[in-house]
Amino acid sequence: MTKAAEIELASVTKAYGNTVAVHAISLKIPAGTYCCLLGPSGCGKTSTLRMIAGHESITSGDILLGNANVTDLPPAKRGTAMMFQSYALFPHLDLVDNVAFSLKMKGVDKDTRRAKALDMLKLMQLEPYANRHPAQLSGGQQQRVALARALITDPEALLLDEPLSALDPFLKIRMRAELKKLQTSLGISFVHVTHSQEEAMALADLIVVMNDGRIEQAAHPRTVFERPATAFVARFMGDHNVISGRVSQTENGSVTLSVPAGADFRAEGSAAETGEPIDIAIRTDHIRIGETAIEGFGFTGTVSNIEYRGSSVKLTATGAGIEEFTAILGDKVFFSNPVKVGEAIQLSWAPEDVIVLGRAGN
Ligand SMILES: Nc1ncnc2c1ncn2[C@@H]1O[C@H](COP(=O)(O)OP(=O)(O)OP(=O)(O)O)[C@@H](O)[C@H]1O
Repeated sequence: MTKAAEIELASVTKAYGNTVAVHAISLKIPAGTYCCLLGPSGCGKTSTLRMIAGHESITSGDILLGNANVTDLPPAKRGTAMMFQSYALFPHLDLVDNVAFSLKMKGVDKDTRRAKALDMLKLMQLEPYANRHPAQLSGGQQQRVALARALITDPEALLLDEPLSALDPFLKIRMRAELKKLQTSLGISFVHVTHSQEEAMALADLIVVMNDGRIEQAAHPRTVFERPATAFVARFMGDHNVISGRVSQTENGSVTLSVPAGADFRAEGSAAETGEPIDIAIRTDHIRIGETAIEGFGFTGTVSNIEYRGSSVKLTATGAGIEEFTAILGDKVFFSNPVKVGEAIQLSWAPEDVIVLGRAGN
């Protein structure tokens, strides 16, 4: 029976010389969670994962697994296992010996470790290939060997660094489903580094969006998508229009946001004060066209681009001081009254669809 444990990062910092890759991040990953560390290249995801694994020293702060402080323990003593992006399989060993390798290092006798390796290969549906070498397998099969090899130590958490990046798009989606199934059946936490928001949304119970060595938001995928905390998160997750301006007026919990050399928009539920910078987001699929807007909840724009996407149409417009504003319209809605590039149109949204974004670090 595999055990599961909570992972806690307490004010963890990583500096490489003068480069601070991770700035005092704190995070709790409950036992049995599928957690995705998500963000653009260089944001500190891999450094964070490698510190949890023990492959990278921690400059300051603590990492706890269950009740144990593992900050200074070597990788093999932490109760975690890591699956590398390149799989790091041994080309000269067959699958059984590849999978049994870490048990050999621990001094487990040959019969026991081979029996356990065969069990793991069975779990990964690789038993028929047990005597093959890695080069005789497909990409998806190699990935399953790497998983079997990581899981043979019965870890409390599995750490995966871009595990799907070497696979073609078709296999990527299939293996994604297999990873989720495996995590659910094992009941341990998976911490999975990815730069794909689609992958994170499909897999995670907890998405940790990182930017420039800091956590911008850590929440369930639906919360991250429906209530992005910051302009960075809204832009990175995509499918949101972000409007930046300054508060020109406040009134009973509602603010007016003025876009430089542009229009005034309104938002409810902001504590921002007059003169402060403010960002709001509106989902691209919540935009209506051709309807008169409630004052402050729309603008007149010029259509700058139209893309047909099958079930929907992506319309881009500019105007009111906004460089690019996107509306995703159902194909039926668009084609019942199609518009053309260069036409002036009304874009509008409902007051409840305005999300007030916070500033990073707040
Ligand atoms: N060994 C190292 N020495 C010096 N700087 C490093 C080292 N490893 C990473 N960095 C720097 O630390 C920052 C974070 O890197 P990290 O690999 O953690 O980011 P990442 O989000 O995983 O990026 P990617 O998606 O490109 O792998 C980057 O600015 C990177 O250049």
